[in-house]
Amino acid sequence: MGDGTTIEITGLTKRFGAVTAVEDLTFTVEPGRVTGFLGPNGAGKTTTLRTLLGLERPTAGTATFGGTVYRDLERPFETVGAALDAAFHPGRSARNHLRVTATAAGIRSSRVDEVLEQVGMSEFAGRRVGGFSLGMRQRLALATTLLGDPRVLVLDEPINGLDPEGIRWIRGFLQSLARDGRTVLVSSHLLSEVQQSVDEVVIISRGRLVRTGTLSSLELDASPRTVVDAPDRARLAAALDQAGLEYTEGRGGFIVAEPDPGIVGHAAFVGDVELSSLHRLKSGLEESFLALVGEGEGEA
Ligand SMILES: Nc1ncnc2c1ncn2[C@@H]1O[C@H](COP(=O)(O)OP(=O)(O)OP(=O)(O)O)[C@@H](O)[C@H]1O
Repeated sequence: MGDGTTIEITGLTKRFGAVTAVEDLTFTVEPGRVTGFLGPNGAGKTTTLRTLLGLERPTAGTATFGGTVYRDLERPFETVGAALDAAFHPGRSARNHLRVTATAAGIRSSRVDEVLEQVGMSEFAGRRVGGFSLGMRQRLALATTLLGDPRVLVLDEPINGLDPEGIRWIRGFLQSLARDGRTVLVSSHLLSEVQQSVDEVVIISRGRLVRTGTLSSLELDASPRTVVDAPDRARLAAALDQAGLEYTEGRGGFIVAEPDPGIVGHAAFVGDVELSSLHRLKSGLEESFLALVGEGEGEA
């Protein structure tokens, strides 16, 4: 592939009336790897992706492909393939759906059979979409995004509802797209769902950035730790600093690199800080994720 295209989100804020869906979000998504865009329901993932794709206007900040906003891209279909909420006409065959989309986008029709082959759907090409399983629809949505042979793929919850075989397949497929030098951004509300598929993570919660980094850096975090919170977080931070404890701030409190809550509680006692919670964080990637986004926030 040619040179890669980076997704650049800079100071992005989006408000809908009184609701702030996304607030001062800054991150980049690099080519050559699969990046998971993670956060609980209502965290602002879809709003971010819709803004990136020019479907919403930012209140502040920018969302671009290598510095160019979607509507200014010279060849949008060759630059980015996106599957947000893919809707298919139930009476159309898979091949017909792709033909109609290709024609509307000015893409040569020979791509239709190529992408059907790519997603392993050739034998179902003539079948009506109305009879497709969720997994087949997901594959067709993916095929649609690939029509323009884009350098960037933006996929909203592509793994949701897939069976284990489908998950195995998409995992390998996303990795092969990234190995070709593409930029692959995959949203999900579950870390466990994408954990085998992604190299990097961008985690948001309530519209704000919580964490970016490699999946392995998150795995390092997954050792036993203590979560502590206080009505006065500034005082608590000072007490933790005083005790020489390392921590990161999550929605549910401070995640302290100390497996013994007794030691953390003692540090708070010495600093004369009233605590609102103190518990040991079980080891594990999903626990680590939930602590970062604020456990119990899962349902919007
Ligand atoms: N058009 C809109 N008008 C008003 N509020 C909106 C609109 N779109 C999104 N929101 C609000 O913005 C917040 C973020 O929603 P968004 O759909 O971006 O989150 P999400 O992370 O994609 O969640 P989900 O996984 O449930 O889709 C929510 O509080 C939502 O209700």
